[in-house]
Amino acid sequence: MTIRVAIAGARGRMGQEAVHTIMKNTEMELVAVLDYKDIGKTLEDTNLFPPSYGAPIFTDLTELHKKTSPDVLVDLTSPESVYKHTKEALALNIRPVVGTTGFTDEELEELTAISKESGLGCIIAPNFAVGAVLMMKFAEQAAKYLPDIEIIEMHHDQKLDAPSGTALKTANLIAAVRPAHVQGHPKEKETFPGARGADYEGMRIHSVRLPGLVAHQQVLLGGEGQLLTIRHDSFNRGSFMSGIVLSVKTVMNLKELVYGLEHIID
Ligand SMILES: NC(=O)C1=CN([C@@H]2O[C@H](COP(=O)(O)OP(=O)(O)OC[C@H]3O[C@@H](n4cnc5c(N)ncnc54)[C@H](OP(=O)(O)O)[C@@H]3O)[C@@H](O)[C@H]2O)C=CC1
Ligand SMILES: O=C(O)C1=N[C@H](C(=O)O)C[C@H](O)C1
Repeated sequence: MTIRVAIAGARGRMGQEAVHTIMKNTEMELVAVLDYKDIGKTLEDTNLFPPSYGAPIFTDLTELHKKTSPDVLVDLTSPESVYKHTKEALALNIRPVVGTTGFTDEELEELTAISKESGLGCIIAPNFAVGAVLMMKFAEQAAKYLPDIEIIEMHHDQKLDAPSGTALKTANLIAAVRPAHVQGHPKEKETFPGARGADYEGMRIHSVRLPGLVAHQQVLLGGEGQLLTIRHDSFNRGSFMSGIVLSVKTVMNLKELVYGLEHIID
């Protein structure tokens, strides 16, 4: 069976790469694109894609669903719109595969409940790159032995959210195995606000934004006389595409929300 895929955010850095990936995949069909502004009737009108890319563009998900009946909605948009898209998709019986970051814990909890109630699969993956998933899992394992941790995430300077979804997911995995505790000197004081980064149960998260970067993270674990550094680099957005393909295929057989690619890779 061919999986009918719609993409939200097709004009973006990730969206464009995802459009090419789905178009090339013989087990999938790109049936529609969701945008929030009028950019033409089909992808071809955007001048971003070859003339053979004829997927129609909609600005309303209900209309998109009525006309093109997608099985899956891949969301690669912005922290501002992703929660609404995901909720609407679930209500329309479309399985969301979400790469967009910036969900609050409450939003994740609500979407988990909706997905479970409706028995409709949903995948929210803060990072689709397999190497990044391994970096997070290795950090989680190491945290049991070296519980003093700082996360440094580094991204291109057009990124809207900080800390990154990957850094938050890493901290979340580590926090499940590491008792919360204050790190550094108990009397430490910031003479410049923000100098010590964000505080996640005592772990510090630092966000670097610079032109030239794509997506990079290192987890520093310090112990007496030693430092373990676990690092991952995405040098291009091709690194995320196999995770998107795997998620689109897997979500078809899920009955609830899965948060993180680590739950679906073998
Ligand atoms: N999970 C993962 O592995 C990865 C996740 N990401 C995440 O994916 C998201 C997108 O990243 P990136 O491609 O770099 O960002 P871009 O800004 O390049 O792309 C986002 C696109 O979505 C469009 N858009 C914004 N709002 C809507 C909406 N309501 N409906 C439809 N389209 C919309 C934007 O249009 P306009 O610019 O006109 O506003 C833009 O074209 C981010 O949250 C990022 O963190 C990124 C890389 C990997
Ligand atoms: O905005 C990005 O580029 C990325 N966003 C995701 C995140 O916030 O972790 C995944 C990856 O780091 C690239």
